[in-house]
Amino acid sequence: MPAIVSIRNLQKTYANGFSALKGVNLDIEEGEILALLGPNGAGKTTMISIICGISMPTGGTVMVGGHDVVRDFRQTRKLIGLVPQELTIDQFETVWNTVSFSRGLHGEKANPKLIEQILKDLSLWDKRDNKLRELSGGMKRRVLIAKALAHEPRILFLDEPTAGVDVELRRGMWAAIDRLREGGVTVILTTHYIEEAEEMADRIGVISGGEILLVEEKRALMQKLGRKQLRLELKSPLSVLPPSLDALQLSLSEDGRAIIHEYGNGVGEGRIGAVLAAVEREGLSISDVSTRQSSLEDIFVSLVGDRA
Ligand SMILES: Nc1ncnc2c1ncn2[C@@H]1O[C@H](COP(=O)(O)OP(=O)(O)OP(=O)(O)O)[C@@H](O)[C@H]1O
Repeated sequence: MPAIVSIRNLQKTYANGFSALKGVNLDIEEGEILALLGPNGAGKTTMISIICGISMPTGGTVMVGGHDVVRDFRQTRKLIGLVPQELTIDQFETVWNTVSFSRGLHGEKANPKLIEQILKDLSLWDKRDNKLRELSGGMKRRVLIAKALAHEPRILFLDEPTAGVDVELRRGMWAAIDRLREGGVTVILTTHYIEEAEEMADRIGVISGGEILLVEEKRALMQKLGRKQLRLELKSPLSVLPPSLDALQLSLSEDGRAIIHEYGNGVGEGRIGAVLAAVEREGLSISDVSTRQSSLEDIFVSLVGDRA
């Protein structure tokens, strides 16, 4: 499938000489949800601003729907909806007007049926006649999404869509974003909530220090980098591992109350039976057994941490 957004050797050096993007290459496929993860200052907002034509690159190219974002700004902007991090809305306007005007600003003819559908999808229909200042923070965020969708973009950028939003509402927003994807919209979201990326994204991109460290299918990433851990809780703590267990490359937890077997990624796999047998032979009593798979968070911390 051809990429709907194609980024080549993208660079951004700010006027003060700071290099925020150092040659980014990235293809975003039509219809996918891509989550961009990165620590503060990684360059996520800078990249999105350039794709959306708000900021100029100092090197490289970005093509959106086959058009260059600098040369063909009008065509590319029409294809894009942007939900910014900051709340930039007129507090005294009603929900209905805010969203309808946004469609007009993009030069599209009025379409009340469409606006109705968008407000219903985002659970804002009941609030259509309310002024924005009468809404909660989470509702205002959904108004920003509705605004960004009013001109029927094919690509939606969400910069930290759920920052500061409570857990229940966050789940509601995820459901709304999922419905958009079902409708064929390509979604790119930046987030600090790893759980959000884990829950929603088809692919994950990790960006740090102005560079893309990796872009992978979420499942492949978790399989490739994920490690598993078998933990055997001991009835009586040990101060050191018996030599026979040491030979199996097991480790002892810091408090001496658990024996740990790490496996996965082709290392230490298929040894669980041998581990249990060895523990039995040593006459150690086990009070509990648990397994754990490393999360996206572990993977992210190890990737970004390695660079720090
Ligand atoms: N106008 C500017 N002039 C100089 N440096 C800037 C400017 N805007 C951003 N930067 C710097 O560029 C880097 C990337 O910023 P950016 O806002 O793209 O990061 P981010 O990944 O979106 O971070 P966050 O997660 O905190 O929103 C930061 O070090 C920031 O200080």
